[in-house]
Amino acid sequence: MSELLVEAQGLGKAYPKVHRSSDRLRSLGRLLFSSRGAERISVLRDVDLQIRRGESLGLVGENGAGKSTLLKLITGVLTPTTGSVRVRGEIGALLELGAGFHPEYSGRDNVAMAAALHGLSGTELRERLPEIIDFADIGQYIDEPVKHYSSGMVVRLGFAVIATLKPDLLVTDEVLAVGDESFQKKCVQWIENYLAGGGTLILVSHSMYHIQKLCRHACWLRGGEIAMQGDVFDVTQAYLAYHERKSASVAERREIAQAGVEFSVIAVAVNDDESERPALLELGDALRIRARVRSRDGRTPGVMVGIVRADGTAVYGTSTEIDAVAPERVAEGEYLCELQLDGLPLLPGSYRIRVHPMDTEGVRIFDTIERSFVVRGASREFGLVRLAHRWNHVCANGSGS
Ligand SMILES: Nc1ncnc2c1ncn2[C@@H]1O[C@H](COP(=O)(O)OP(=O)(O)OP(=O)(O)O)[C@@H](O)[C@H]1O
Repeated sequence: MSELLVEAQGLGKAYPKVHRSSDRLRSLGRLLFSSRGAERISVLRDVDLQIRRGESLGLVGENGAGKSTLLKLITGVLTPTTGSVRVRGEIGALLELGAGFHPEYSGRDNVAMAAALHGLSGTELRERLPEIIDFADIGQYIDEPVKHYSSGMVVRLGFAVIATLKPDLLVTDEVLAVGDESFQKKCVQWIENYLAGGGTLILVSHSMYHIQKLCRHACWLRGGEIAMQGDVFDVTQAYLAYHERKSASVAERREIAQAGVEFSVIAVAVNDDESERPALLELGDALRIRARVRSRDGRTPGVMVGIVRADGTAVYGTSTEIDAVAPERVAEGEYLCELQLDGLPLLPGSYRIRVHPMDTEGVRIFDTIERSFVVRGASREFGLVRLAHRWNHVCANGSGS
């Protein structure tokens, strides 16, 4: 097994609780005069993490979940309040924008200082400077003070320095989001080569695309704690499914409450599972959505089923009325039907299923039940669905998947 580069155990960080200036005085007072110490707010708790040489870990989580704090503890910018973290090897860190650059000095001087800090000799720097300047690609700004740079330029310079130093461990916090499209591509390509050459990465990003593209493992931080850790697709898809559930519109729930109860959904099963856990499918699997519906006065209900992507894009919808069928009566006032979709062509991602009972005429909707499912897989195709396709007049080039 390869060498352990990062090992965090029971890692935690807490800050004194300070809301207003009066609190600040009170905290100071407590610090000075009380043995209890200041009241603290814990922003990271019980983090156990191991990263081996050659691994790539994506850190995901909502704003304020503690991702940057964890990176700062790993890189030694912050000291832990509890637990410990050990790091072996040279770290290249791109944390806060411009951290480590002196605003009054030119890009060129900053590069020289950064290189010296990382132990590069004057000769090595002279050799690598053209490469760094070329990677940053900021034109004559290289000789301007960094304080005149746009945020994109600062990131370009920071990444260029790191790229040339090729550290054992690369730690980056949302840097890809700052640069423009072509620089993002260049960075992604560089990171891919760096990983292929045995590099180790910790990447914080809100872009699941970048996380899935660059990382094999992921860790989801929620409220300062690890909510899930493991294979990148499992973690990112669970994270997206969590967001879907969170954003299920309040208006929709109100609509359900206000609707009459002539027809209501008793239960929905997705691939025979009635629980609310997201169903896990592989691209091309079958999807079966079974609904049991109660009819107050015994009339036959209709059932509508819709599928939407995590971002709300409609994928497909149909109803018993559209397909000229009716649910089967299974008991007094109880009906059952199942919609089966064979060989689901949806690309990997998170989706929601909406099931609505309707009146027999297919005019009024009475209830809404949501379930989610995740299509897993590492396909690099993009869009919503896999369209049957083939390439003509081509030959294999041996790369890609
Ligand atoms: N110096 C500090 N003093 C007090 N609280 C802090 C301090 N630094 C960070 N925090 C708090 O710690 C929590 C975690 O912040 P952190 O920056 O690690 O989150 P994050 O997951 O990186 O968020 P984002 O996605 O918005 O960058 C937040 O609630 C933040 O307000």
